[in-house]
Amino acid sequence: MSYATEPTFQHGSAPRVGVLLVNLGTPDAPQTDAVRRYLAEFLSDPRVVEIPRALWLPILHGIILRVRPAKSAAKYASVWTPEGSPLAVWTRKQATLLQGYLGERGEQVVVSWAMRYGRPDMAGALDQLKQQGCDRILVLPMYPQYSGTTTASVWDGLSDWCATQRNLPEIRFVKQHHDDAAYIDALAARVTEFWQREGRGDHLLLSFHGVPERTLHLGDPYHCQCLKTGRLLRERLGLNKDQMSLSFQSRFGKAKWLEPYTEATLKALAKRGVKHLQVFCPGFPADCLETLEEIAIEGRHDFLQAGGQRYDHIPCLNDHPAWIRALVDIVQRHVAGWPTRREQQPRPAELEGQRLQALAMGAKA
Ligand SMILES: C=CC1=C(C)c2cc3[nH]c(cc4nc(cc5[nH]c(cc1n2)c(C)c5CCC(=O)O)C(CCC(=O)O)=C4C)c(C)c3C=C
Ligand SMILES: [Fe+2]
Ligand SMILES: [Fe+2]
Repeated sequence: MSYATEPTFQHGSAPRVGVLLVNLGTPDAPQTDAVRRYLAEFLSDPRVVEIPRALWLPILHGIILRVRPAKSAAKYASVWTPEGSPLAVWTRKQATLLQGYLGERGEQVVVSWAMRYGRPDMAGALDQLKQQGCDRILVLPMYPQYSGTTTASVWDGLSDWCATQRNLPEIRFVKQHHDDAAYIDALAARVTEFWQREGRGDHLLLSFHGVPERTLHLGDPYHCQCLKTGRLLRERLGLNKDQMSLSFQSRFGKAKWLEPYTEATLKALAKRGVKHLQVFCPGFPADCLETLEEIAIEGRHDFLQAGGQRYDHIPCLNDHPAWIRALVDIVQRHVAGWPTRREQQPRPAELEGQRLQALAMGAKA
């Protein structure tokens, strides 16, 4: 094992603080080969599919990676933008805005972004932060609700990179922010602004990404955190329990996942007489395949087919100012005590030496 060669140690250089936003990952292009490469990396992660490798890898390579990439590529093609995959476009924009908002608050940090699977990869982004002089790094997974399948995998990516480093930075990691007041405020702002513009539907459905149900019984707090986010948002919007429901989408494989499933819920709501349904995805801070295709396209089809009359997909938080402010709050809380304020920047050692000497001589430094 050899460790990375470090930049020559600079005496007196002011250390900086880096913030790394990490999202799930997305293919480089809406094409079968690119989607196959992405899915191969994603679905080989034992955090994501907890089946013994000897059983799972033949299924993954022999069946799933032969069939799924072409189908998924067609779905990606339906939501792809001129700048790329929506998930990457929004995550990059969030990082740029966060850098700007933090700067306005006098916080001197370097904000970057990466993907757990695919590109830009975590190791490259962490290397770049180090090259920019960051010896303190805050890693912020873009998952408000903690899950072993997602958040813990970001930790694994971080720890893989650490294992290659000689001179480790100081590291902090945001585990979750499902009940953060500013996050709930941002969700409520997104929904109320939508209502002001488009009118209010008969019912609001909150759809979260699902996970296998057994993870709940094995102690994963994800389900409870989704329910808590849902309750806090409902209370913040002043809705009663009959006016809002919560469901889980994107089931993968044959095992039982968290219920109720979104698809079944959409159909049941239409059958129950809901005419105008609005669907919102609080667990996805950025619009992506799962919200723009599965919810906005497939979900609409399912609801209207089952007898519903009007269906709205409320966009995710994306670049909403209240969300970027929430990110600022989360970052400020987690970098507390690190030198991020302009006036707090440690002086280079030589300058500090001269200042102390001048003080000792009775002069004003
Ligand atoms: C919001 C949190 C997410 C959890 C929890 C999660 C768990 C999870 N996902 C899969 C399988 C797939 N997910 C896919 C896409 C996808 N998943 C999330 C987020 C969570 N996943 C996002 C943001 C996206 C969109 C990516 C994009 O490029 O826009 C896909 C790929 C698409 C497809 O082929 O359908 C798969 C597969 C599992 C198995 C899992 C938990 C065990
Ligand atoms: Fe997923
Ligand atoms: Fe999906």
